[in-house]
Amino acid sequence: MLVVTDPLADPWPAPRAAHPVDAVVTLPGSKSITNRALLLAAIADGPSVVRRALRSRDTTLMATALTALGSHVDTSADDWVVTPGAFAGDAAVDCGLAGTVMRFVPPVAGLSTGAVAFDGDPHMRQRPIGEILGALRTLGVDVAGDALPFTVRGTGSVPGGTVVVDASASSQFISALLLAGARYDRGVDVRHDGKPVPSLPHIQMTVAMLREQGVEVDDADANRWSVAPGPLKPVDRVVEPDLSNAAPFLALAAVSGGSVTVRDWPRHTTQAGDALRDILAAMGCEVDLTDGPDGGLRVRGSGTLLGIDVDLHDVGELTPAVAALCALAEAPSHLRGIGHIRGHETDRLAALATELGALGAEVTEHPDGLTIAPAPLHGGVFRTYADHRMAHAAVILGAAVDGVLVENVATTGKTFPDFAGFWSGLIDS
Ligand SMILES: O=C(O)C1=C[C@@H](OP(=O)(O)O)[C@@H](O)[C@H](O)C1
Ligand SMILES: C=C(OP(=O)(O)O)C(=O)O
Repeated sequence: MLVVTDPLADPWPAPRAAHPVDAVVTLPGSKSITNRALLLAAIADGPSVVRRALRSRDTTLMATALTALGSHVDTSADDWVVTPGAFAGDAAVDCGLAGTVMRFVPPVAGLSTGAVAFDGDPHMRQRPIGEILGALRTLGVDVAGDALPFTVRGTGSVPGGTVVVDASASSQFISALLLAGARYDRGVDVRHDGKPVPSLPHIQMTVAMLREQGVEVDDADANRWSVAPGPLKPVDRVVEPDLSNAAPFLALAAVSGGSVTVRDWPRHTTQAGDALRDILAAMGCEVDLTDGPDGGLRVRGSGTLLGIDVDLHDVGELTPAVAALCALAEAPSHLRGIGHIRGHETDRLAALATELGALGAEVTEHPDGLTIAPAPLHGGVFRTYADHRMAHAAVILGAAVDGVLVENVATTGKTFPDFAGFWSGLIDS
């Protein structure tokens, strides 16, 4: 069946997969890797190149922020070239709804000689940031404000040293301080004190990327990371495909009973999205890493989806897509350990409970998770709350259920250019 959808329509009629989808896809680069690479490039010892950079709202905001600070970032080709420049003069940084911009840029803004004013989208003012601003003060940076909008007034150098933060709300608090640490006079020694830190693979990504640039990082003890002051080699790296953004595409194989391969799936990675392999296998899909020109991660749906009981604390950003699959499963599911995702682009637990529920799903919201039981689903408008991953949940449901309308599907532009066009092309092919 040919499905005609207008990617600019709002609400957008999500295309229904009337037949098993059989496709091999090449996905855009990782947001987390692109924004770390750009940030490191801006404070590196010489010009850098970030190959196959993700071109999306979050990464453009990062490039613009670093340019405002004083770097030169050439984004005209697929490979982005970053030439470090002196961080001097007053600047304004728009964080949009990008956690990586709001958390990673202030610690390097402390190295500027100007006043750097931060603000963002209306919801960004609600997302947690106070711990980082407090930590920066401890490390010797003058910061006005405790949440967006705030201003960092640098003096050209940061003393650095030891700091204790409660990073239970976001792993980005730790990553942010580590990424800048080699440029602080005494480096940085960060200790976490609080409930367990979520999204640990993202901190491992930070540590691995720092080490690749020759930075000395000690992460031998739990809840403690220290970065020595010293040189930072220019970056030259190819950005891996975004494995978290692979979730809706792999889910499409699962819900349509087809086969989807995501090309260039890395054999070794620190990306949280790699956990999709285990999650989809637990839900009854066949999951293989394949070789050859069309090789990658191949997921084949069996026609039925099993319920799961899974702790997503390390990989919270996968929750919306996984929850959508659970709503289509034949037995109840329990998604645990994800209280922190209430501080993501929206309160994702509340948003999922409301929007899945509006389509007929039986969802119970817990302080730190969701229980989703089988129930007949129907069409309707699925609100996205400016959250790209809520839109991913919506299109997964729309592939399996008639009449799902996605409000503001364009919000997917946060991490994926022309997501709706790409998605329809896949289902129509
Ligand atoms: O460092 C990063 O690139 C990210 C860390 C995680 O944040 P939290 O630790 O706030 O969950 C993740 O959810 C986010 O999408 C990206
Ligand atoms: C939590 C997310 O994003 P951010 O980098 O804005 O925190 C996400 O992409 O799921």
